[in-house]
Amino acid sequence: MPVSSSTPVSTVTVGPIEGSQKQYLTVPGTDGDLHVPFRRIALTNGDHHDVYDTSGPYTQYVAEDQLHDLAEGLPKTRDAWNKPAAVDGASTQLAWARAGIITDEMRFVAAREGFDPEKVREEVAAGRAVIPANRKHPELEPAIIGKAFAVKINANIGNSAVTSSIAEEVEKMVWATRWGGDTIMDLSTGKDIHETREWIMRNAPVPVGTVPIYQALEKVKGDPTKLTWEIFRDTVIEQCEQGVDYMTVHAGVLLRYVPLAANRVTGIVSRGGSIMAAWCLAHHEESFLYTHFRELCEILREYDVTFSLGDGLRPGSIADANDEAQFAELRTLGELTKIAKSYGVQVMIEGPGHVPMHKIVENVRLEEELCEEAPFYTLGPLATDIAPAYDHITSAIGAAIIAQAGTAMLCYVTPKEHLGLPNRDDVKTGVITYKIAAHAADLAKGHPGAQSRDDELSKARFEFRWVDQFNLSLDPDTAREFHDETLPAEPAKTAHFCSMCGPKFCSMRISADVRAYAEEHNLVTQEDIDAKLAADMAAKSQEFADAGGRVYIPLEPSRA
Ligand SMILES: C[C@H]1O[C@@H](n2cnc3c(N)ncnc32)[C@H](O)[C@@H]1O
Ligand SMILES: Cc1ncc(COP(=O)(O)O)c(N)n1
Ligand code: MET
Ligand code: SF4
Ligand SMILES: [Zn+2]
Repeated sequence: MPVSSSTPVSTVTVGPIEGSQKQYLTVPGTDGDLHVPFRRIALTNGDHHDVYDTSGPYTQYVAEDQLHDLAEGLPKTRDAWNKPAAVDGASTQLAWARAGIITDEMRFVAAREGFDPEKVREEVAAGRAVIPANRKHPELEPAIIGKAFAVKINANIGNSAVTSSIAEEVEKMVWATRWGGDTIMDLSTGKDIHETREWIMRNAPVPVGTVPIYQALEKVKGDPTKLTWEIFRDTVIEQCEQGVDYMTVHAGVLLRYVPLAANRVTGIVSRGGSIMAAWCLAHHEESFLYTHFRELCEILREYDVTFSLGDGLRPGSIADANDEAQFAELRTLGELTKIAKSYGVQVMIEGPGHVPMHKIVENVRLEEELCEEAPFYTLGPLATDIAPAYDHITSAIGAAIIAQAGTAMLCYVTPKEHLGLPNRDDVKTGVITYKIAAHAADLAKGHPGAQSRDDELSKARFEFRWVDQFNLSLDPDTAREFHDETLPAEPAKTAHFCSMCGPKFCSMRISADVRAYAEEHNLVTQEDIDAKLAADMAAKSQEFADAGGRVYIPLEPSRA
């Protein structure tokens, strides 16, 4: 184990999510069985509801002493899976898919999402979906990223020169995946970058992404002009060897695009983009990421690391959205996509940033047109700039819109965006916020099975099964806590109201009473009501006839 003998990581959060149990579906693989995780939410009416589960074995451990040795890492399950022979020199999911081979990774994600493995193979072969799975990340439970599948979310973690430790970052990874992070990126730029990543990798059940230029910059003591292709290349190989599943490479920031950002309100906000712009200008040379791109393809192909072609010129403000700098870079990413795929390397494309709502969909249409529908992976986008401290919300608005339009993975933004390094609480807020955006998009796209959870929760809500409402939610702990803030007593868990309206004004209770009355009086259907109306009319006319059939009834003389 290449991590240090001292153990900087004491513990991480374990145990099932409230009201649910981790389970595994057994499906046949090429050689042996595959165990596909899911989470079973038990309902108080005896039913249950199963949901996708990203949390790895951590939620399976019911007690803290069941936690594996973090220094050893998670079981290396995927080492036992079948690995097909290389096709045209490439041992990648893309190469195998194109050759008609359904890998164990494809079977696994198909079972995980309720799709046919052949459909998975087709999407991967077309480059419309990727399965980031470095052969050196055997702890991985593979996931598929593509617009035909459930929208995925990424949580960024990692230290900075200002704050955080290895222990905190490992816990952030576990915490992010507990709440539904489909992938994590280790964006560390502070101390012990290699060792931090090693601890994260060995304990990560989800695909891990990085931006290798950050560590390369650290190696040259933070001076971008001192970067070289060789330093970058060696850093990429070092990270491939550690098992990183996808890498952001800002190879579309070309020398001639740098001036395009000169008059922007916020210049270049991408770290990788600004680093490469600084290098290109200082050397007055084309970016080494661009000129050496084919060598990079050969390295990534060797490990089946997926490219995440970076948006180094993404807009960092509403004013800069959809400008020439941004779209010039996107055209270059389209060109690089074709090259990477010709090497059999899987590709996704990173997207903005800060974009007002009316300019969002154009981003997806252009990306699809220019990049052969490679999965789009966007940072938000933030739909307005005016709410620092609430940028998980400004960005989730954009994220929901861009996901509905076809974005495959949403990179979360936390409440700390533009203000500081997110802590564990911010990570959870970011993840839950992005699960909302992703799920809202799945619903709008008619993703099979997406709506059943809404329906189950709504039924529980209408039937005042409070515990089921909590447990079916994205964050059962907070839902319960909020309810119990005003009505903590046990009987309130079946009460037909909450403290919002109180017992007399609870509309759902009144509505249920209306329904019960209707049933009791046979007034459920329109026909029942028409029949009742007709009967009432008949009774009235009978009454009229009985009274002598007179239209004018003389008033009593005394009251005249
Ligand atoms: C590209 C995005 O990456 C995020 N970002 C950059 N570094 C970190 C980190 N160490 N932890 C969490 N998020 C980070 C910022 O939110 C930025 O917007
Ligand atoms: C969707 C997305 N885009 C970009 C980055 C990298 O950050 P940067 O470009 O600032 O180096 C990221 N982590 N996620
Ligand atoms: N907030 C910036 C953006 O919108 C990123 C800051 S950290 C590089 O992309
Ligand atoms: S988030 Fe902070 S450190 Fe990063 S670009 Fe913005 S101001 Fe600079
Ligand atoms: Zn920003």
